Amino acid sequence: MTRAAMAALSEYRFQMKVDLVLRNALIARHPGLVDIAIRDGLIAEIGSRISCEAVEEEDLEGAFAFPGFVDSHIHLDKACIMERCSICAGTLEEAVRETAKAKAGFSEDDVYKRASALVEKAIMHGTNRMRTFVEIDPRAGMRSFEAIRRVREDYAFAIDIQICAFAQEGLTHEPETEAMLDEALRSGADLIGGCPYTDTDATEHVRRIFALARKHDVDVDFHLDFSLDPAKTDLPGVIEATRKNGYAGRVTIGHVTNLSALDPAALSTVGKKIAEAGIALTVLPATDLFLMGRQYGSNVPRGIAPANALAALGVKTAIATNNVLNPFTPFGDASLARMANLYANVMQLSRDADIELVFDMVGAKAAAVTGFRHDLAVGQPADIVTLDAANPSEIVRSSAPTLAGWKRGRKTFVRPKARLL
Ligand SMILES: Nc1ccnc(=O)[nH]1
Repeated sequence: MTRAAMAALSEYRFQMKVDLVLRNALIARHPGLVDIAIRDGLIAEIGSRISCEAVEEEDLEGAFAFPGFVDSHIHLDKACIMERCSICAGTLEEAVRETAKAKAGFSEDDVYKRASALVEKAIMHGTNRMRTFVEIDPRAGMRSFEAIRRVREDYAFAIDIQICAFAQEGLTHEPETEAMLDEALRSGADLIGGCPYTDTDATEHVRRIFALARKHDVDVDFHLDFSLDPAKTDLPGVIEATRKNGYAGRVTIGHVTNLSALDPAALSTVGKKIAEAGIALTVLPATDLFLMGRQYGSNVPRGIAPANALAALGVKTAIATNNVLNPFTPFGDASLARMANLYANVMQLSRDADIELVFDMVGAKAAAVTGFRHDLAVGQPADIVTLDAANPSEIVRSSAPTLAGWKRGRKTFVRPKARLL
């Protein structure tokens, strides 16, 4: 054997064996193109021109790769019911009322079909982790919950789903709901969700939600303060309950649209209190824009809590989908690139640093809010989504389309790039 042949053979022998190598990706905080090697569902190596023996190899041709979008707040159970509801006023009260009527007619199969169709859309838009709320009360029974549990199982190959057992229509005036939530938490719900403003006794609602959370040792996610009136607030009670129950880091609040009505000094005071309490915030731009400010004939306020300003005050923040095609939001497709774009545009952002923060609020920061892992690093699960863009700011600015996704090293979808013919 020649010396050259021996050298080639020894190099071959020492080559790392992997299942898949993705070549020529752009990733955050890394100049130039990199390869990502994957073995047994985990990232084995990240580097330029990795030399390895791969069962499969794919050229990403300079696409941006990251661990995927995280939808920290979505309602799969009541999505896509436009034809069953009428929207006249476009207010929160109407949305709750119309959805309650429709919900009484939901069957498990109906919820499963609508939710799984939306989950498939979310997956193809690059979302591989989500927290879904599921309404559990005398109207929905346990049917929506049973359906969403099946969805979680059937799509586990592509997406990790947390189920939040949610008391949308209050608790204290409908005593059956409490026992039903308890049952859901015993049979697979991951956390509990409250909505103090729909309860006749908001303080007692918050107390009971925390009692159930502690009983099952689960996190809490409240729908909170859905108005433009800062004086109308359940936030101080939630902050106090978080402290008393030792729940710092385990509570999220969603919407809190009245934060959009505070002047910068007041926002700074409230924001610091939220941060100090260890409470995270999810902002839901599509719903908040649709439902807020109906009382205004002109100069209609946007009604979106300023997530960037709150993040600067130390609040853990996320931006999420909320509702899709129902009386809360008669729009939507579960695309978080599009939602990030909507938020950034409405909030009048322009600088790269601000836009990159928005990208993190549908990715790394949304993962931090919901407690999911989210790390493109050696030894971590190979959860990877690629998009047709060079960097996070371009993704948000252009609402860039996804190209492909892998979950634990398994390819879960492709969305081939459009081509002009
Ligand atoms: N109370 C709620 C506000 C917004 N969206 C919902 O689904 N629920």
